[in-house]
Order: sequence, then C-alpha cells, then structure tokens
Amino acid sequence: MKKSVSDFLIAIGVFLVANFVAVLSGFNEHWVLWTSDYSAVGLNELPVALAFLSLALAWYAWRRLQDANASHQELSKIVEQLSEQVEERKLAVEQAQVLSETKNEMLEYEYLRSKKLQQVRMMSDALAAASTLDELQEISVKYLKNLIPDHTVAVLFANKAFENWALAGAWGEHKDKVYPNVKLEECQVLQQGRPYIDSSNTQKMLCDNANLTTIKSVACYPITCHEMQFGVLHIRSERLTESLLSKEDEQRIIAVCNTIGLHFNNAQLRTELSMASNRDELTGLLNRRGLGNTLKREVTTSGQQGYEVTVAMIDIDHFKSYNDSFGHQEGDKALKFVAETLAKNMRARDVVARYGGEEFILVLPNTSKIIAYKKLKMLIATVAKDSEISPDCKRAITLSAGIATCPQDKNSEEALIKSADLALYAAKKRGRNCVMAYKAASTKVSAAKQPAAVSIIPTKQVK
Ligand SMILES: Nc1nc2c(ncn2[C@@H]2O[C@H](COP(=O)(O)OP(=O)(O)OP(=O)(O)O)[C@@H](O)[C@H]2O)c(=O)[nH]1
Repeated sequence: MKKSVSDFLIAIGVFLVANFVAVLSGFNEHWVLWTSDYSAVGLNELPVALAFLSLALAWYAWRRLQDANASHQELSKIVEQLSEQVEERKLAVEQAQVLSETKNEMLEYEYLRSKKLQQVRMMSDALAAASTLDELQEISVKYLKNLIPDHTVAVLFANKAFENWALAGAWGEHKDKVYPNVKLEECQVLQQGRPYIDSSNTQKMLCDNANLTTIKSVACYPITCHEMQFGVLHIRSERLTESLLSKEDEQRIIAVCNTIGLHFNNAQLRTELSMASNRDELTGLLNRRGLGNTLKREVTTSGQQGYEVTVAMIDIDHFKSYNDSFGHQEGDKALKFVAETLAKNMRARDVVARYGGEEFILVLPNTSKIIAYKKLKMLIATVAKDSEISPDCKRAITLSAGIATCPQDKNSEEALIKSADLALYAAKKRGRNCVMAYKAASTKVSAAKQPAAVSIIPTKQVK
C-alpha cells in the first residue's frame, strides 16, 4: 500500500479512536464551555471531534510534507546525478571529437608523408634510369617541385667545367627574380658544401639571390657528392621565419639532395669511364672500340639518308726504322704529331681514330671516293711537309693510305675496314707515300688511271 494512503488511514484511525475516547470520558462537556453550546443541536462532541480531526490532518500534512521533502531531496540527488552523467557524457563526446580530429590529422600527416616517400622513391628510380646530365637535371627539378611545392625555390646545376651554376628550374612567388647564374666565389653553400640557413641577415650574403631587400629568410642546400658541388637548392621567403622547412622536411630534402648528387656523380663517372674506354691514351683520339660505335652509327645513317661514307686506313711508313733510329719516346712524339695533324685538318663531322700501333682510320661521312681520295692526298702532303719542320719529328714522315666507300664497295663496317686495309696494302706495295682506293670489281684494288681509283701520290719517298 502506498505510504500516503497508509498515513491517511492511520490519521483517520487515530482520530476515530481519540474521538471515541473523548466521548467515553465526557471530555466534551468541559470544552464546550469556551466554545459554544452545540448540545441544542445534538452535536456536543463536534468541537472535540473537529479538534482531533484537525490534529490528525495536521499530522497527516506534516507526514506528507516530510515525504515531499524526502522525495524532493531524492529528486535533487537524481537530478544532480543525471547532470553529472550529462557532464561526463559531454566530456566523453568532446574527448571523442578531439581524438577523432587528432586521428584525422595523423591520417592526413601519414598520407602526406607516404606521398612524399613515394615521390622520393619515384625520383630515385627515374634518376637511375636517366642517361644524360640534362635528363638528371630535369628529373631532379620535377621531383623537388613535387616535394616542396609551396615555397619559392630555385635549383641551379653546375656546367661541365664546374665554373658556373646555372638555373635549371624555379617556382613559387617571384621566381622570375632568381638570378640565372651563381659563381663559386659568390655562394657559401658551394664553397662550404653544407646547408646555409639564415632568417635575419640575408643582406650580408654574397649571393645576389639572397641580397634582394624583400628577402627575409633563406635556406640553401648543396647538391653534392664526394666534395663535388653539382648544384644548389635555394629556398627563400619574404617572411621572417626560423625554419622555412619543418625538421622532417629538411631532413628529407637533405637526403634527396644527396641522392641527386650521387646520381650526378655516377653519371660523371660513367661519362669519364666511357671516354677513357673509347679514347686512345697517347693521342687522345678515339680508339678501336670508340671507332666501332661511331662507324656503325655513320654507316647506318648513310644508309638511311642515302649518302656515301668513305673510310680511310692510314699507316706511317717505315715506322719501325723511325723507332729504331730515334727511340720509342721520339716515336710516340711522332705518332702524336701525325694524330694532331690529321685531326686539325678534318671537318667537324669527320672522325679520326687510332686503329692500333702506327695505324689510323678516318671516317668521312657524305664523302665520295674521289673527294676522299683528294683529301687523303692533301693530308699525306701536309703531314710530310709539316713533319719536316716540326720539333716533334726527327725526320719527315710519310703516310700510306687505302680507301673504301660505302655503299658502293661494301656496306658493313667490318667489310669496309677490310677493304680499306686491302687498299692500304696495295699502297705499301706500290711504294708507300700514296693513296690507293678499293674498287669492288674483279680486280679489287683499282689501277691508277681510273677515276677514284688507285693512285700514287707524287711526293718524294722518305728514306
Ligand atoms: N713509338 C711507338 N711505336 C709504336 C707504337 N705502336 C707500334 N709501334 C711501332 O710501329 C712499328 C711498326 O712497324 P712495322 O709494322 O714493321 O711497319 P713499318 O716499319 O712502319 O713499315 P711499313 O708499314 O711497311 O712502312 C713497330 O716497330 C712498332 O713497335 C707506339 O705506340 N709507339
């Protein structure tokens, strides 16, 4: 049963019992004295009954009030607990929001980081596949731009002689204000081979790129390998800032610059190696290996473009006796003299190679047999004349030569050389100091009276 109902019943019960006791004890007779006489209406007990009723009701009301207070307190407690819970939930929601924002930031950061790492990997692959210095420069600029697109950047690379570092690419604000060239003496980064970071006193720098009055911060990184300064990465800003790049970005850029430097170094080594393996050490001319590649290219091109290529094989006459008379060192000097004289009398496109020993080969693109024949006569005469007065030669030097033309004689490199060698042999047999031309007829080596055929050059035979 509900408490209020039981309280009410108790109050009514008490009232009835009290009333009954009052009636029994005649208590009413004394009370009615100061109230009024209800006996006339037969209600003598009424005032007492009402008094008891009032008391019972007051008691009931007091109990209800107590209950109400208790419920109120309970309710307040519940409300308090609920608001605490609400606060806790609010806090939890806020924390969840912060967590999710942090998570998003971390995800974005990781995404950018992995994108940059991917760019670095792609750049390394592209650099490894590049075959020329121009390609290396192009790839480096492209990927550096992908890695630091939001800055004002200039990338400069050294020329072949390492005298001048020229602009290979620039992006960002005022990229047009980048100076196109930097010299070693102007650049602290190139001089010292380490990064230069300045956020206050750029005016003190030698470099014209940093001396602009609007520039407040500069960060330059060398592109280097084994103390070879291949380039500079120049980043600048009109903002005064401690660090233009974050620590992580800076470390990545330094690593990328080192990678680029390494590839430039490898490319340079490859070029030097290929130069060394294709060049004759004594004369600096192409050696047999270098000639092979060049002749192949020329023969292919002549076939495609429909012109003739003439190959001449040249041999110094009586060179054994020269060595025997004046020594091997003097022989070397004479060889160098012949090499230089041949080289300086060639057109830019002609090729001179030392085929071995005292033998040379000329490749004359777009040259008919008759023109080549005249050219060889002139060369033999020049060597003979100049060697007579040259301090590098102990006596006048004569040459013998054999020529063969592609495609009319032969159209493969090996066959052309073989044919020119046959013609050379004929020239030696003929008495040396002359040119003989190979003729792809039954006679093989043509006679002197035929055009573009074998001829003896009318110069004095050297003893
Ligand atoms: N000094 C010097 N001599 C060389 C070099 N290479 C080859 N020779 C010499 O060149 C000489 C070639 O001699 P031979 O093949 O007999 O021919 P040759 O004496 O020129 O006679 P012909 O060719 O018939 O006129 C040899 O004595 C080689 O030692 C070199 O690099 N330096």
